[in-house]
Amino acid sequence: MPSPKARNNGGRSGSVPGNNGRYEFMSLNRSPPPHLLQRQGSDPTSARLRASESPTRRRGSGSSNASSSSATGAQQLPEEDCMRLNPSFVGIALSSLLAIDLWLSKRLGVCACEDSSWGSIRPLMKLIEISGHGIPWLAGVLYCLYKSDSAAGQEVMLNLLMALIVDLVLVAVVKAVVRRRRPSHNRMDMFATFSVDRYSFPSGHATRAALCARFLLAHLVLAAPLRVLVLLWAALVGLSRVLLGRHNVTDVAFGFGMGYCQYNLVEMLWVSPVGLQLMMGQLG
Ligand SMILES: CC(C)=CCC/C(C)=C/COP(=O)(O)O
Repeated sequence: MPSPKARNNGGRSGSVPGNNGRYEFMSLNRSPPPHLLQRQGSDPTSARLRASESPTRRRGSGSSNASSSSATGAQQLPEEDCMRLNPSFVGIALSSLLAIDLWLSKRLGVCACEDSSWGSIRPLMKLIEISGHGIPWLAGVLYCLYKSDSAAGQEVMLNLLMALIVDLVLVAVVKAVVRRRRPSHNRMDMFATFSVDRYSFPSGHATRAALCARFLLAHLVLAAPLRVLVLLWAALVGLSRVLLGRHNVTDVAFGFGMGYCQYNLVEMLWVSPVGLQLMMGQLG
């Protein structure tokens, strides 16, 4: 018996049961003979035939199919009956990334509860979580703004307050749009959360950590060790989100990127001392 490739002029080949039950070699690029066509069922052969009839292949070989179907009188399966066995490369890549994300996040959720493998460090991670929470930052900035007796200090604190508010609003909008559930292993015992905080993407702590770290490094004169400490704190906040099981790795990664970019927005919307006096005058 000639090899499948020789019989089919180099086209893709496969073996299908003929009407006498014997397997026949045929090209999957041509429409199968009528007795082989059947409605969608569990038969893998018919599924594979439909694979060769996939829309992209049909579009590419439409003329040959049309001529072959008219020649053999074979019925063209309607598109909705064809299984899409050729998802796009991007779809496959995104699905793979999501699977890796969920698997890695599950593996890294080592202190999601007290009896997890690293449950003993959960209190420390909760402390880091609080250090990145919106409420302590808002309260701290308002206190510094109130206690500041220099125009420069007030200018910096007012713009940091505006940055925190912009961050909260943008994160809330993205969370509300994406509505990604938090990891299944998360135990939601975070304090002072609001409606959208039940969603996972992006991590509000990560956006705030990146935004505040960039802001402090740009507007405070800090010695080198303190600058390293600020970066270490931001990294630990992001890491704690995954270790506590609050977020997937992609939630935190995107949060860091979003917070970093949010600082550019704060620089564009920077309130100068003149603008500050005008604002204070209007408030006064
Ligand atoms: C209520 C205020 C002022 C801030 C909410 C802070 C918070 C709970 C954010 C959620 O962070 P993750 O998205 O990282 O869990």
